[in-house]
Amino acid sequence: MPDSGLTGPIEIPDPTPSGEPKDLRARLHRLRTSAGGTVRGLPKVLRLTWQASPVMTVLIVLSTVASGLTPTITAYVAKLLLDSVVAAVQGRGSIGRIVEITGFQLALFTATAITTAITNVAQNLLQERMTLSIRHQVMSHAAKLDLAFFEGSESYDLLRQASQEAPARPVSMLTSALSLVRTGITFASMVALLIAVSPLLALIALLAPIPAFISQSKYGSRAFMLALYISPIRRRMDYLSSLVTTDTYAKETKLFGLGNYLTDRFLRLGQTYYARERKLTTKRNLVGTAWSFLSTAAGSGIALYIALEAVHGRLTIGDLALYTSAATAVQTSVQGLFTGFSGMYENNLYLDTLYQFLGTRPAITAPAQPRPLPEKVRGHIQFQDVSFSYPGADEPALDSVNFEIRPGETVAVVGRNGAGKSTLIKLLCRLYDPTGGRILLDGVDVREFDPDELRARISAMFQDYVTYQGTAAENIGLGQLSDLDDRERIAASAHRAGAAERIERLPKGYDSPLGRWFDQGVSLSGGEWQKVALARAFMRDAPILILDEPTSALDAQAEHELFSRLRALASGRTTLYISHRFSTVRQAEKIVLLDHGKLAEQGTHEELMRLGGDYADLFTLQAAAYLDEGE
Ligand SMILES: Nc1ncnc2c1ncn2[C@@H]1O[C@H](COP(=O)(O)OP(=O)(O)OP(=O)(O)O)[C@@H](O)[C@H]1O
Repeated sequence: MPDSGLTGPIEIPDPTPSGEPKDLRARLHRLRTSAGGTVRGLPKVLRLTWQASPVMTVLIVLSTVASGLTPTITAYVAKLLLDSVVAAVQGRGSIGRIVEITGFQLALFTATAITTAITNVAQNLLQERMTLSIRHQVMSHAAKLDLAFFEGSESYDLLRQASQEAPARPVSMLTSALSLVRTGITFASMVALLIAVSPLLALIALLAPIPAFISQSKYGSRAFMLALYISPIRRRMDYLSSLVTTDTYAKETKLFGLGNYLTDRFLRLGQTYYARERKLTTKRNLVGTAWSFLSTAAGSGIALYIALEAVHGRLTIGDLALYTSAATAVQTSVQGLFTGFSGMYENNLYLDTLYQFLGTRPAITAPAQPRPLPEKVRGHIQFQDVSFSYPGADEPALDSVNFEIRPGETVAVVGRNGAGKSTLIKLLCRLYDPTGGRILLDGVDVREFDPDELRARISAMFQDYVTYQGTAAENIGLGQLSDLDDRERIAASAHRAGAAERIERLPKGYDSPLGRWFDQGVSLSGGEWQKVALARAFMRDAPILILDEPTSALDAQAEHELFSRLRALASGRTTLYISHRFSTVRQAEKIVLLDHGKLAEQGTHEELMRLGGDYADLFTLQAAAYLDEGE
């Protein structure tokens, strides 16, 4: 069954892990584990928020602790006020005392309002800083990761979760944790008051929240699991949407009449996703409310008991007011406690994916003591028994490949589609490491060098080169960041690649924006873009030049001109290029033919023609096609 999302069934696997024991012990165990994990997650969150803004973090913590005490103090002051009013009515108290207490009450209300305002400001600002800080961390970590990470779909999901879901989570987690602390303070102080009335009532108040708490944590983890399962669905939805809304796809979408089909699929995927989400959200809230009814009932019981005690004269009117607000506060704080905790639990699960992403170590790193590259690299390259299999692939992409490129030599790599040519280049640039054998540069295994330093000695143009949404000068200058402003060098590179003439004809020359994402840019043809990408590769004065099908989009004349210039460009550099055009391949000093990952033939054009093998066959096939047309 195809799994691309373009065809086939639309379904989301059930997020409940099957076979999970459901008895109370197992549930308590899960609760303990998740509580433990959540609590352990807190220091990490504090570190993240601290990194984002120490001032805001301190402000939030302080204002939270302060606001935790205010309900209890407010309730107590209200009791004092009532008692002093009753005393004054009965002629036992003074007006001065009442004024004193109301004055204190005013101060308390003002302080509460200020604390709330500070909390809100700090929370909003911290959220902004946090989003920026996490996106920055995700970006800079992604910049360090290997190509292999980006080429796997699971890691793609991880990256998506980390960059889109995670930024809001730490502040949310901190807020949940702090509201937990705040409600904890309110709860404890109120429970202390209740214990003074009746320890039994205090116990009821303590036990009541547990069922609601368990149900919340269960649904919290389900929501997270659902989000995990939904991530690939959302990715497919994004892809379908981009097929219809992006300029590069629009042509085919229209020509093949795919618009309605893709839109319909998008909608069906979205509906499946929505139905699941709705089921979970409704169930979570209904069940949650049912359980929290226990807590509500306990609160009302307490209220009734205290009212009856006041009727019997065992409590003052002030006590009644105090205990009524205590009962309400306990009830709300009970709710607050479990929503706070389940919120933390859920956020922590999301944050785990962020930590998992940030904890992914690149496999290709510099050795502890990297060997410095010599000032002048000769460019002597040896592939010794090099084998390579892509992760999860059944067949090796390269199988015991042995060949040598002498310093300054120009080598062409040929072979049928999928023979392993591009893979060879990826290994040479150390975008992947061989699974067997080794690659030597000037006699040293390339793994002994710092990969960044090694790559700085290589100019390369890949088959799927990038078309940057920037000016012509930027598109070329990015090949050597340090010379981004060096117009002379940029123009010289453009000349070498044959791109200069077109760029000079653009309305603003080298300052013309290419591509149409931002400014009013110019659209280049496929071949013109390829020349710009080539110019970018030529920006670097590197001893090794690698070109993967550099002329695939060029017209015959442009190709001929490029190769005449390439001879001059390649002089003094080791050059390796891949091409399917035998007219250009034959000019190389050495030709290497790959077949199903194995090195099948190597030699000069003449040698390989004399050999009469695969190369000679392919060459003759292409030449014959040209000749046929000529006849
Ligand atoms: N990122 C990847 N993950 C898994 N397999 C890959 C990946 N890239 C390439 N392959 C597989 O490795 C083999 C060699 O691919 P490679 O791109 O090196 O071929 P090529 O000779 O450059 O082909 P072409 O002439 O079509 O550009 C192919 O069978 C391909 O399916």
